[in-house]
Amino acid sequence: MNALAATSRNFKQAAKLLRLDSKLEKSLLIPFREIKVECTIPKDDGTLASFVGFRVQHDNARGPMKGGIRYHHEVDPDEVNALAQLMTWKTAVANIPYGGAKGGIGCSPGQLSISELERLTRVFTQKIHDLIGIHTDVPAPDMGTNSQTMAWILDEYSKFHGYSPAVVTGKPVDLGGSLGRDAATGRGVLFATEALLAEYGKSISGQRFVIQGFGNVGSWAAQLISEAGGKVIAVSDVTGAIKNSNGLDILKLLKHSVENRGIKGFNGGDAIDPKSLLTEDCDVLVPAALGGCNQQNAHDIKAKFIVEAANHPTDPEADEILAKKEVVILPDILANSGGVTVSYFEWVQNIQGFMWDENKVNSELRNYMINGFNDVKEMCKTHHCDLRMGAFTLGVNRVARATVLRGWEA
Ligand SMILES: NC(=O)C1=CN([C@@H]2O[C@H](COP(=O)(O)OP(=O)(O)OC[C@H]3O[C@@H](n4cnc5c(N)ncnc54)[C@H](O)[C@@H]3O)[C@@H](O)[C@H]2O)C=CC1
Ligand SMILES: O=C(O)CCC(=O)C(=O)O
Repeated sequence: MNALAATSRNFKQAAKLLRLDSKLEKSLLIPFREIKVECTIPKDDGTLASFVGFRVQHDNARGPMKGGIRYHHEVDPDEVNALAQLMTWKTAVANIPYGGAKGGIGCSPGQLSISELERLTRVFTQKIHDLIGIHTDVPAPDMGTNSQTMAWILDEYSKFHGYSPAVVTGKPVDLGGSLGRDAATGRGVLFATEALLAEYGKSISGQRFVIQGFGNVGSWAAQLISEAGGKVIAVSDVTGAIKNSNGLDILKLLKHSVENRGIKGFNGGDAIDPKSLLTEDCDVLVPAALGGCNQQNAHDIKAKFIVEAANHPTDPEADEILAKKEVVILPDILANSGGVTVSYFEWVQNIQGFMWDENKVNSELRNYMINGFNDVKEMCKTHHCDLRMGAFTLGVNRVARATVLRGWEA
């Protein structure tokens, strides 16, 4: 099942539990606007290269649409649609005043030079600048993009609309970015995992973690989990996978990864087959890359908890198998909502023209993550469902209420 079919299936299950009016259900599912643009740039060698860019604006009932921009060779319209829809439910679960959107360009960022990436980002921005904005749609980083990408979008957008730092979040701090945004998704994963484990009388300390993906989200999650006393025993990225049953030295791994553009060759553990990473014996599995948990490997997953730092890492077929095995899954729209939550703080700071210190950012983030977790738990009690359906019913219900309050008519 592709990402859009899976996300829509979860939405429909939530709509059923909420006994949503069928016309409202249909209207909530259909995206507000789908944008597809051709981005042609001169490459460094003088030849031309063409890429397709997407921005799907899913829903704006609760506020400006919000979501990252992904640069990856597998970006396709269905995937961007699914991710945009997930953003709508995620911002509602986090209870921040936004709707949902997502963008992407089908490209391999590792094979483009910095100046090619800059040209591509500027052309993409030129094509969509009229359709994004501080109070309409606010992009941010996702896989394959970072604060530099946001700086180029800010600069290009500002040529058309005047200096507008709040048009993107996840910017460099020197351009109005928020302290703590870089670490925010990983830190949110830490707070959500603490809350989840506490329900089972456990804490981070002493638990064995396996983390798939060592980019922004995976590396910050690894660092913070390890600082909190968790033992990160295996990590993978696109270059390979590494294991040390006594716990990897995450700071050394991070240094190696920066210097070598990947974790391959790290001498503080044994290289393992990346395909076996998800089925390693551990307490908590943290997918923080692309998809991963599927029908083929779900039977062999040994973790007791899965914390979805990535978006949509678990296929619905795997969900069912894992539920039968009593594996507890903390769903993406709750687990990784720390990133967009601090993006919200950044937007607020830009609009107020007042910068928060990092302690304030992190302590507010903790409040939002704990509130989100507790609100999801309440929905689980009300609807006798698992955490994924608890999160979906919470998000969908908030968006449905806002839609009706604004005067929705069939
Ligand atoms: N950056 C953010 O603030 C947020 C990101 N996410 C999600 O978290 C996930 C990771 O995003 P970022 O860390 O920002 O991306 P990133 O581009 O910084 O890092 C991605 C990491 O995944 C690794 N990777 C790629 N393919 C892999 C594979 N097949 N097996 C193992 N590792 C692989 C890469 O080598 C890299 O280490 C994505 O699903 C993204 O949508 C969710 C919420 C916010
Ligand atoms: O920070 C943001 O606005 C969005 C981050 C994102 O793309 C996500 O949560 O999946």
